[in-house]
Amino acid sequence: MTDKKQIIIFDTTLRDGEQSPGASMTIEEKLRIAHQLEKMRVDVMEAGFPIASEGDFEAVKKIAQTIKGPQISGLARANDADIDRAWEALQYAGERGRIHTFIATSDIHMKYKLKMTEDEVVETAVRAVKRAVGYTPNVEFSAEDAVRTRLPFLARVVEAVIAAGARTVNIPDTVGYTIPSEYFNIISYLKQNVPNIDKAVLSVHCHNDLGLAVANSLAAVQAGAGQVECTINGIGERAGNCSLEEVVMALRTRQDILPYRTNVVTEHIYATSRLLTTITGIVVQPNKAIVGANAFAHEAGIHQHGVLMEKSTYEIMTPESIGLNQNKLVLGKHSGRHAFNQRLQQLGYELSKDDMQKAFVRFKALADVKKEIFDEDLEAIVADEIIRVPERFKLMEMSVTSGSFAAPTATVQMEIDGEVKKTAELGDGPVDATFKAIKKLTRSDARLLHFSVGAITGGTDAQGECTVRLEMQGREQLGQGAHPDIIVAAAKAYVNALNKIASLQKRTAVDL
Ligand SMILES: CC(=O)SCCNC(=O)CCNC(=O)[C@H](O)C(C)(C)COP(=O)(O)OP(=O)(O)OC[C@H]1O[C@@H](n2cnc3c(N)ncnc32)[C@H](O)[C@@H]1OP(=O)(O)O
Ligand SMILES: CC(C)C(=O)C(=O)O
Repeated sequence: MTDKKQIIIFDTTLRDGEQSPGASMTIEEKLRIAHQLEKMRVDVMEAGFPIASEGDFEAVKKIAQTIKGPQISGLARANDADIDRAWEALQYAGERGRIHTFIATSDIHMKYKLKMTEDEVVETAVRAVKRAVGYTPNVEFSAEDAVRTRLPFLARVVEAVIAAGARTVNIPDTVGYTIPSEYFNIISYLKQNVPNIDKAVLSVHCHNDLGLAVANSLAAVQAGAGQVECTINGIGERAGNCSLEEVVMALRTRQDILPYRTNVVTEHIYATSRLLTTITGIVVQPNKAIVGANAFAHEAGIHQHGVLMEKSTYEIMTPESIGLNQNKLVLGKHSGRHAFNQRLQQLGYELSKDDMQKAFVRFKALADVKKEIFDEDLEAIVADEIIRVPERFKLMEMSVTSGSFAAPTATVQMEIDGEVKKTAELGDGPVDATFKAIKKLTRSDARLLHFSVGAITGGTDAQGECTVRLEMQGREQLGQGAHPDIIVAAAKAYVNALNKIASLQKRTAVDL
C-alpha cells in the first residue's frame, strides 16, 4: 500500500454543494453531514463561506468546534474582511483550520467581473495569502476559472501565491469546460513551469457542465495533482461538482492502472449519500453511478444468469464496498430493538436513546401495515420522526375522497398552537384538496413551488415519500413526509415545511 500515492479528498458538499439551487442547509443539518463526512474519513471538509451569512459563519464555527479528524476549510474572497471572518470561525479547529482564499485569473473574469489588470490580480492574491498565513500556515489558494486562464499567467499566479505561503494551490475548472487530455496538459504545464511547485499540493476542482468532472479529475491526478475537490452525489453549482463517490470508487476499483489511494472508508458512502438526499430533498437519479437505486441491480436475464454464476461477470465492485448490505437483516413486525438499533447504526445514524425509542415506535406501526421494512423505509422514518423542527402545526387525522367520479374532498384535523381544528376542502385532486385544507387551518399564505412524490421501495405496500417546497415572505423551505398512504405523506411534507417556516420566523423574530 505504501508505494501508492495518497490523494487528499477535499469534500466541499457543505460549501460548493450547498450552492446547488435548493440545497441550503440549516446549521444542524450541516453538522449532521459533517459528522458523516468525519466518519467516512475525508481529509478536508469545506464547511462553508463564513462571510456569506450569519448562519454560514455559525455553521463553520460549530463544525470547527465539533469535528475532530478532518481539516475544516472555510472559503474567503481575496480581501481582508472575508479572510478575517473565515479565521474567526475556523480558529477553533487549530492547525486543522484551513483558510481557502480565491480570485479569478481568466481574462473574461478579470475584465468583466473584477475589473482588474493582471498585476492587480497577482498583487491581490499575494496580499490575501499573506494575510491568511498570518493566522495559519494551512492556506489554500484557488485561481478561479483557471482552465480558461492563459497558461503563462496562471503559472505566474501559482508561483507568486506559493512564494507567499499557500500550501495548497487549486486549479479549478469553474465552468466545467475542459476535457481530460487538456486538463492533464494544464496540470503537467504547471508542474514543469512553476519553479516552486513542489512546495505546494496541487489541487483540482471540477464542475460537471459537460459531464466530465470525474474524468477530468482523474486525468489531473494522473498528471500529478495531489488533492481532489468533490461533493457527495456530485451536488454543486449548476450541473454540480466532481462526485466524491465516483472518483473515490474509480481510484479504488482501477488499482491496476491507477496507483493511488485515499483515506475514505468507502463502506460509508451509501449512508452518506442517503443522508444528504434526506436532508436536501435532492434525489439521485436511479442510474447514477455508485449510489443510484439501480447501480447494483440486475434486470436482464442474461445478466442475472451471469451474476448468479459469478458476480464479477457484471459487477466491477461489490455493493458491500459502498455499504450496501447484500444480506440484509430482514426487519418486520417481529423484530426487536436490537436488530432495529443495529441496522440504524449500520446506516450511519447515531441517535440518542429517546430518538431511537421514537423511531422504534414508528417502525413498529409501519411494520403492522407493511410486510418488510427496507433500509429506505428506516431512513424515511428517521427523516420524518427525528430530523424535524419544533411543531407548531400538528397533523392529527385526515381522510380524503377522490376518484373518477367524486369531487376530491379532504377533511383534515390539526392541532395548532395547542388548539384542535378541523376543516374540509374541495380541490382539483386529492393532494390539492389536502393542501387547501391545511392552508385554511394554518391561515398560511405559503406558495407551493415544488411537489414531488416517490415510492421508497417497490411493491404496493411501499411507503410513499413526498417532498414539498414552499415559499413565504421571500423564504423557501423544504418539507418531507413519509407514509404508506401517499396523500398522508404529502400532507406531512406540507406541514413539515410550514413548521420549518414558523420556526425560522420565530428565530428571526418575524411575525407570522
Ligand atoms: C466559483 C465559486 O463557487 S466562488 C463562490 C461562490 N459562492 C457564493 O457567492 C456564495 C456566497 N456569496 C455571498 O453570500 C455573497 O456573494 C457575498 C457575501 C460573498 C458578497 O456579497 P455582496 O457584497 O453583496 O457582493 P456580490 O455577491 O453582489 O458581488 C461580488 C463582489 O465580490 C467581488 N469578488 C468576486 N470574487 C472575488 C474574489 N475572489 N476576491 C475579491 N473580490 C471578489 C466582485 O467583484 C464583487 O465586487 P463589487 O461588490 O465591488 O462589485
Ligand atoms: C472557489 C473555487 C474553488 C470554486 O468553487 C470554483 O472555481 O468553482
